[in-house]
Amino acid sequence: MQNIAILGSTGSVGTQTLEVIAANRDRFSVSALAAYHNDRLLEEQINRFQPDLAVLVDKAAATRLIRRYRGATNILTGEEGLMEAAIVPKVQTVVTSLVGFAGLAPTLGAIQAGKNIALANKETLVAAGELVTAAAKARGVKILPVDSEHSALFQCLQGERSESVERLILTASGGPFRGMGREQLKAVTVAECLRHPNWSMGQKITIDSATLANKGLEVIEARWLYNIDYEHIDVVVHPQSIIHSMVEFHDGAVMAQLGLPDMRLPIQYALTYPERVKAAFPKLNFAQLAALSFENPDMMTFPALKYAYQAGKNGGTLPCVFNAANEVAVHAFLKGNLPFLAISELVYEAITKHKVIASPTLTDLNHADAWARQYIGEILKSEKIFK
Ligand SMILES: NC(=O)C1=CN([C@@H]2O[C@H](COP(=O)(O)OP(=O)(O)OC[C@H]3O[C@@H](n4cnc5c(N)ncnc54)[C@H](OP(=O)(O)O)[C@@H]3O)[C@@H](O)[C@H]2O)C=CC1
Ligand SMILES: CC(=O)[C@@H](O)[C@H](O)COP(=O)(O)O
Ligand SMILES: [Mn+2]
Repeated sequence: MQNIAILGSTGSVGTQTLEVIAANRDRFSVSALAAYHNDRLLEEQINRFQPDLAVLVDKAAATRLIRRYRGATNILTGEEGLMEAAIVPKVQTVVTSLVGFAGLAPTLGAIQAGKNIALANKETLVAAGELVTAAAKARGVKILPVDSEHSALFQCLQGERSESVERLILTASGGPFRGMGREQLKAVTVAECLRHPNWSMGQKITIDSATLANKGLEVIEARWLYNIDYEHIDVVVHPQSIIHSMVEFHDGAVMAQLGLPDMRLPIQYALTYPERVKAAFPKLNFAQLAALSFENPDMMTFPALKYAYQAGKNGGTLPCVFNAANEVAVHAFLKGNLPFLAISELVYEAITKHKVIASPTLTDLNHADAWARQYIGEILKSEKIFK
């Protein structure tokens, strides 16, 4: 029996992880669940999966739950509570399905406590890839990719030598605004942005898909997961999201992983690896596929991808700043306080103003994250152009 902790259990990846667990009760047991403030859904999950520990980071939400709840699960709150959920002694695998830089501290805590990580929270590797992969190596734990592209790459790389790899090819859907020009993008709404063509996901990643920042974050995530330089990581737009990514080898062979756009497959593979377990979810039917098409990403119209390469290649604290500025800008856009195109402009502003620290410590990264949040926060307060 594999004991699992899920950080971010009430979100899109978190709830699908619980679906996979529910379909494989003979293999998995849930020991800890953590979320931010959704006390009603967390309570349902506690009643269904009976974890030893449940956490709501938000104190008011935790108080509401503690007042109602009469069962045996221990309920904690705050970031200390989140850290407790990351290090429960009997847990072997921690699923990091919370969103944003908030995932870094508990992921590092889990690694230091010897847990394998099923990593959905890409922001952790973007902000602190060098530190996190080094910590995992030193502690002898695995970082298993949940992100669909990285799971695809992982599957294509099984049994292959890293020296044989020519390049990684990440596929991108192109998002809801693929093919549009900057003039059209000036007036797009939050609702339009949240209509991803293929995937149903949380709000932050859905906006990132629309700006192509998601693909930029994924390029940096791939650099750390597969220890490969940026010159050998490409992006191709594939609007159907059936090929989840590809690996080209020196001899010209290209391996691809295909499947429906359904996160339950990569989640399940991360939890059962190296075994493959029968799917309790729909499978690909080739007869129903009209066509698979490909095009280059439009980095003039969607420059966030270009900025991510720039941040990644410069390295040090810069990817962390890219991520933090993007998080703040996406939050402002979702609140209706920023036009769509300004998200990438603010990211550019932050990465060009930041004074990079090479080989950063955790303290350096926390400072860089805080600097970018404050810097972009000040711009958002002061510049009428963004209101
Ligand atoms: N959705 C997807 O298909 C994919 C997602 N990912 C990545 O997975 C991560 C999660 O994405 P997704 O599931 O879409 O996000 P959601 O917004 O749907 O869910 C986020 C989850 O994290 C919790 N949470 C948010 N902030 C905090 C915090 N500070 N501390 C603790 N818990 C917190 C939320 O709790 P509450 O509900 O209480 O607010 C919720 O459970 C992201 O990094 C994303 O990029 C990667 C590939 C695919
Ligand atoms: C499901 C998943 O892994 C997402 O990251 C998804 O790939 C987003 O799609 P695009 O960023 O390609 O639009
Ligand atoms: Mn992805």
